Amino acid sequence: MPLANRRLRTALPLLVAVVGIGAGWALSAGLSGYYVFLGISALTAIIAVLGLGVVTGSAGIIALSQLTFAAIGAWVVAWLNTLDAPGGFIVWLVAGGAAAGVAGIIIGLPALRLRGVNLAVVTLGFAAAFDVMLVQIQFPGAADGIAVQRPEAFSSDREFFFFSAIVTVLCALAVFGLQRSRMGSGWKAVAFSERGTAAVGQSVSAAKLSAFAVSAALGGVSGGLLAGQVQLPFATSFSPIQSLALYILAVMSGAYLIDMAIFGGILWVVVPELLKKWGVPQDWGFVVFGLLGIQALTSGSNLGEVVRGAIRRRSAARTAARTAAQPKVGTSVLDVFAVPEAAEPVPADAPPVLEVRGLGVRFGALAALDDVSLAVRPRSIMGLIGPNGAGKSTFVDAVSGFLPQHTGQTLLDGADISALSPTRRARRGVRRTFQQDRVPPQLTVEAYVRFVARRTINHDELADALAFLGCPAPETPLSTVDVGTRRLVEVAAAVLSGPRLLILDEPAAGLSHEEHLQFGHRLTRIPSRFDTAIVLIEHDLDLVRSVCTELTVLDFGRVLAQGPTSEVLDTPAVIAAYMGDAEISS
Ligand SMILES: Nc1ncnc2c1ncn2[C@@H]1O[C@H](COP(=O)(O)OP(=O)(O)OP(=O)(O)O)[C@@H](O)[C@H]1O
Repeated sequence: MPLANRRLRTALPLLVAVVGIGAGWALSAGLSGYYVFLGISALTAIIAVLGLGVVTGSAGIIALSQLTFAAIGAWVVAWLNTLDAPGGFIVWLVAGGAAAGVAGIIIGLPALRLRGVNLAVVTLGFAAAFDVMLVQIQFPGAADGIAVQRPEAFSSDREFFFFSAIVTVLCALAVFGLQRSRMGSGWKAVAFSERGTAAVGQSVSAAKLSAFAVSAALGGVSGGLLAGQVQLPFATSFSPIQSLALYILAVMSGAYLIDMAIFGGILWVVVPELLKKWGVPQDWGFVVFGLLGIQALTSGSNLGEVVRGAIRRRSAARTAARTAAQPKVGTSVLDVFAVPEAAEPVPADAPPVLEVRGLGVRFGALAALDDVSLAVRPRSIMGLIGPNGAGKSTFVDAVSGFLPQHTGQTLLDGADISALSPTRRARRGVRRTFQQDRVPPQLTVEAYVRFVARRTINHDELADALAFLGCPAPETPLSTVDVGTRRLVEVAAAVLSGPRLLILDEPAAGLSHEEHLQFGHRLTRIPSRFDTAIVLIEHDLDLVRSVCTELTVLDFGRVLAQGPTSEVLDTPAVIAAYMGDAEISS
């Protein structure tokens, strides 16, 4: 992407924010009194939905207590108001957001162990319990009719609308920035695969708790604003059933997309208003949201994705038509790749990068691995092959830390890493890819690679490495590429993390024959170029023969043969294990 385009992409959110604040000012001056009030309600709803977009939309966690966090924010604002605490409304609002954020972390703790329906029950239970308590204790100052003091410069409804618009824009900017940060990539990664997230060195707990904290803090800010709007907040505004409806609205609209969160917040106000206008009781609004939610949950998509998908398809069709009209240039990326090869050869007596001693894994009575030992030399490619069920994936899981109950030792550069978690091993330089797709489709290629790499990579280095491995351009959304290509991106990202050891579990699965060959050719150049050792699990023996310097063959969890590739592949026992006795006798 040209530099000017990248600058524009950076400046665009700020430009939109300025336009948003301008629109807020214009609406505050132009709307009539009742619509100003509705407008403030919509803005507070937008902030709450933005929060749900983080925890539910991005991190994929069911959280049904958003308005409880709003109630906490409103309670803190009302309480500080009764104390006439220094700093005034703006400081109280920040305090309300912070208190809700802390509550979010506490409620998020069960999320580290619970998933799905169980977590939904916990969050809904929390909302119900807090609601009962709120009805009992009421908001501070409510009994004495102490109204929440708005900021001096924004005391009228119109001015408070403008203030709310500024707060909403700031919240949206913060969410936009966080979604594109490492933290945001962690949310999306954890939503797609917790194992995949841990394998790239990201703490799953930190990702989940940060999503809860940010979401709840936004809920708190939303509630604090609502306290300023109504000035005498009541428990009925924060009931569990409303939290449930808001959740459904967020899921249905696709609230992790900022524009859809805004749309959702507006809908939250518009639907009941329309029902009122048509003489239908406003509670029917929950039924409308429920039906929209059922539609979204059963289709597995949301409004935002549907609209974006349609736009992407149209633009892809236009690009395809343009490309077809242009003459083809026949240069291979292998010819243009500019990063120099690593120069120094590895001495023959260099200590191994990975040493596995007597590795054993049992699943009940089954010995999936039994006394497996091997050593991988620096900048070498060791193949790990064996028939289905031989124990290859179990080996990868054990070495990368996903099977802590194994026996034996794993040493990386001579240091024992047997007791380390997958996250810690990944940070030490053991990176792996998976047989199953673990690449979160919500990210772009660039965001995924940066998230996995855990280091600063300049744009040219990124683009070069992607081109080298035959990956799509950095700005390509991962949701638009096929599984085979996603595997290549997974490999590229792991390579760019600069690992000491890279374990590739059938990385070429899903590629065409042509791509398979090209991938093998590229793979042979990775160890010296990126100074890494590779363990390759692969069923295609042609690929193994062409890229692996050494080979370990597993059969029924034991090492059947080990040594230089061509020698091992010619061993009768290996041929028997792979192709059956018929092959040997013929
Ligand atoms: N979680 C588990 N619980 C029980 N048995 C398991 C588990 N995971 C693997 N196994 C068993 O352990 C053995 C080794 O499985 P593993 O997946 O490591 O083999 P593999 O060589 O990777 O096979 P494939 O080439 O099909 O991927 C198999 O018999 C498998 O059924």
